Amino acid sequence: MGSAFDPFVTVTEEPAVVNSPPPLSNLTQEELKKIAAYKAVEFVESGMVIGLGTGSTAKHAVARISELLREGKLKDIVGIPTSTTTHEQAVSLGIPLSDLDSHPVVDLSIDGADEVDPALNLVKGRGGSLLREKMIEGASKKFVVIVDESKLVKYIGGSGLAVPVEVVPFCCDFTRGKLEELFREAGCVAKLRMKIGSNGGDATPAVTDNGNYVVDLYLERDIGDLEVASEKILRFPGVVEHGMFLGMATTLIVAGKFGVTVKDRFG
Ligand SMILES: O=C(CO)[C@H](O)[C@H](O)COP(=O)(O)O
Repeated sequence: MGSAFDPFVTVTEEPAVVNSPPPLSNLTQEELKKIAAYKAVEFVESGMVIGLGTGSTAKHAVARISELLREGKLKDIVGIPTSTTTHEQAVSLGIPLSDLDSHPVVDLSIDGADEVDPALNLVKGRGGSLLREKMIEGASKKFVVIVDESKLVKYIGGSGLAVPVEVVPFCCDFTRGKLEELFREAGCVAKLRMKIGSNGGDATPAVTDNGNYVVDLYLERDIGDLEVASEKILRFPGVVEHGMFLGMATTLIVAGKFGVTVKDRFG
């Protein structure tokens, strides 16, 4: 970790008087992600079915689980990967894997997020894995979200990054236009997510693990009631799922310059 400080110091608020640098202020964003991920893996117990998240934060949790399995500190873990990327990582690390068909109840999922609001609502899917993530994390008894402090927002869409929506490829521009229209009052600009062509080739639509496309909703203002917004998005037949994860996270772990904060939705 490259730091003399205990990364697992848990704080709930900033100290009133700060005469010395905050304990984790010298760490990079990558190191903070790793700290949050390692803290989440403390919730993993032998015999559990674990939802394995996707992204640069979740990959540290997957690596940590495999480390503890190799050391014999965890036993009989079954992982359910939320993307082909995580599937490949877990296979390469020797984590036993399954799926929701065989294990419909997941004990615990650990995953990152693009945004977290004060009520623990999330935006996910900048990595394009939102559908499988929502299926697996929605089937989990406990869903631990791991982020560095840059992901905390006052309202969903507040980071200036997009709220992703997975759509079927058929007439995707029609669906894109409908989604933009839906949130016009919030200054929405909806863009089909493109992937840069290899070897200087033309950009093509980014394709999800499920063979779908992604429309990114860029919002200028708060869209208000998120449950209402969710229902409206899902009403379009061309929409498969959106990246707002409402009321799903049970625990939030944030690593920031002042330490690690663990917030329980029900605690
Ligand atoms: O939802 C996701 C992928 O679909 C990721 O969890 C989210 O994008 C956060 O990723 P990172 O930890 O790399 O910032």
